[in-house]
Amino acid sequence: MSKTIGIINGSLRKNSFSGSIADYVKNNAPEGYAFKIIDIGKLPLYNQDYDGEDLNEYTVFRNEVKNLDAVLFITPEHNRSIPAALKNALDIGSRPYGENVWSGKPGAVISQSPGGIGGFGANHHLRQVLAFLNVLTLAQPEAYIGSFHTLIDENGEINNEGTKEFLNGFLAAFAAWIEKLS
Ligand SMILES: Cc1cc2nc3c(=O)[nH]c(=O)nc-3n(C[C@H](O)[C@H](O)[C@H](O)COP(=O)(O)O)c2cc1C
Repeated sequence: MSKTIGIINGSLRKNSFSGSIADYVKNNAPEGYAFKIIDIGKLPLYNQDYDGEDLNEYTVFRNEVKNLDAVLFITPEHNRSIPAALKNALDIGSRPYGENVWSGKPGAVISQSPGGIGGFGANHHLRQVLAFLNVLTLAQPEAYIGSFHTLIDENGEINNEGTKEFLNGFLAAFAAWIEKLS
């Protein structure tokens, strides 16, 4: 049976660069894996007051994450950190206290930017949060994809062969990491 890896896109932007990577990943899944986009765009802002209540949007999201075999985060950098929507989703999944749905999941991080350092700041802020949430994050290869706007065609599809090769290798390493932890 194939394993399901959730993709969490840190960007809410239509036609986002992170979404271009997500599309490539979905269409080039290693054998035995299926990728599924987990939407974080409509989640209400996390509020601890709702921990004791069954707020539908939170419950649906938490259950979606619970059912995943692994999680791949693809994100832009916002002011040298992760976008607020992504932090919101991480916080929602982490609570109520003692019911962290991220815990023990194999994970991996890809950051991208039109800038030269490929969202390094976001990538490492995210890794810090994931360590606390007990996500077992792939260490190597790291994925900081810089100058992203030069790697896609007019439809937003990745058309740079080196980037495709890198992503294929990254996905193979992630699949091997998931198998190791299974
Ligand atoms: C609020 C905001 C802050 C940003 N801060 C950074 C930054 O610190 N470093 C960076 O490289 N790019 C920064 N950018 C540019 C985005 O990271 C860049 O446009 C990204 O590739 C867009 O990805 P997306 O299409 O998936 O949203 C920022 C963009 C926004 C909207």
